[in-house]
Amino acid sequence: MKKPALSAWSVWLMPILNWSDMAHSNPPSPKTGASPALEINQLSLRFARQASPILTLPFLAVEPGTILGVAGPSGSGKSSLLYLLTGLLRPSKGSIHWGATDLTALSEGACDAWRRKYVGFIFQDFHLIGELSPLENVLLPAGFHGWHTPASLRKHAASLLDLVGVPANRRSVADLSRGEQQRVAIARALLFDPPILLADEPTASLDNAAAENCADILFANARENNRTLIIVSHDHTVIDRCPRVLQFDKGHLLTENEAA
Ligand SMILES: Nc1ncnc2c1ncn2[C@@H]1O[C@H](COP(=O)(O)OP(=O)(O)OP(=O)(O)O)[C@@H](O)[C@H]1O
Repeated sequence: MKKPALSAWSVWLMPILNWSDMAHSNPPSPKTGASPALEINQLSLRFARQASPILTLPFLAVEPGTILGVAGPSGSGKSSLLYLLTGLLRPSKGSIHWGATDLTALSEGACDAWRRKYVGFIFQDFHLIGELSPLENVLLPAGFHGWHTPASLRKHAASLLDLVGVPANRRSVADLSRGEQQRVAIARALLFDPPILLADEPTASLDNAAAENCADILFANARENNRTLIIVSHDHTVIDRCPRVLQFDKGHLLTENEAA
């Protein structure tokens, strides 16, 4: 596998894809822990030079293994909520507990380590590396060990690409359609079977059939393995399948619906 030069993308991707352990000699182990419960209290996010918070959430409790939909108009704070839940953004006020861990109390390094253990993230903009192949992109969470990944992990990555319907052997993801790129991002988030999977508009670039297939994969993975899935979506075919849905507007929780 060719090794790309460190460039602008790597600075951003390294903490997100958990490359902070790249100095270690062994590949990171699969994220085999149980899904922790989530509890949020008095959460508020306000960016510098803004008069009021862009997101407030007084309280939220989510049991392990929950499939939670997050809906709302553009700009209502959905992506910001996902970033807060992973420690990629720090709140201005409030606490975010995953199990016994208060994410807001962790140092950057401890937060990276926590994320490495628990989280898979499907980004709205995918954050793939254009010059690498689909397989190489799926293997990115293995960090620079990706250049020397065990055959079993490469096989697993190829099977995930097969599951989402993208050929593993295409030369670079830059040559893929947006829908294919989105599916590579989905496969990458599943590589280490994360106890917590956060998905930001995971079907936005997919046609109906591909969207249904990918939603099936995400929902089945959560149900069969008792994984927590928090899924932001404008797609009603996705949101309508979520047993519990938070509806945001202008940074506030407007309604919460739970299937009987
Ligand atoms: N770094 C930032 N600095 C200042 N404002 C920001 C920043 N990031 C997001 N915002 C603002 O916060 C608000 C919520 O943004 P966010 O991306 O969370 O919304 P969203 O509901 O996910 O929108 P979309 O559905 O369009 O993705 C928006 O008004 C956005 O402009």
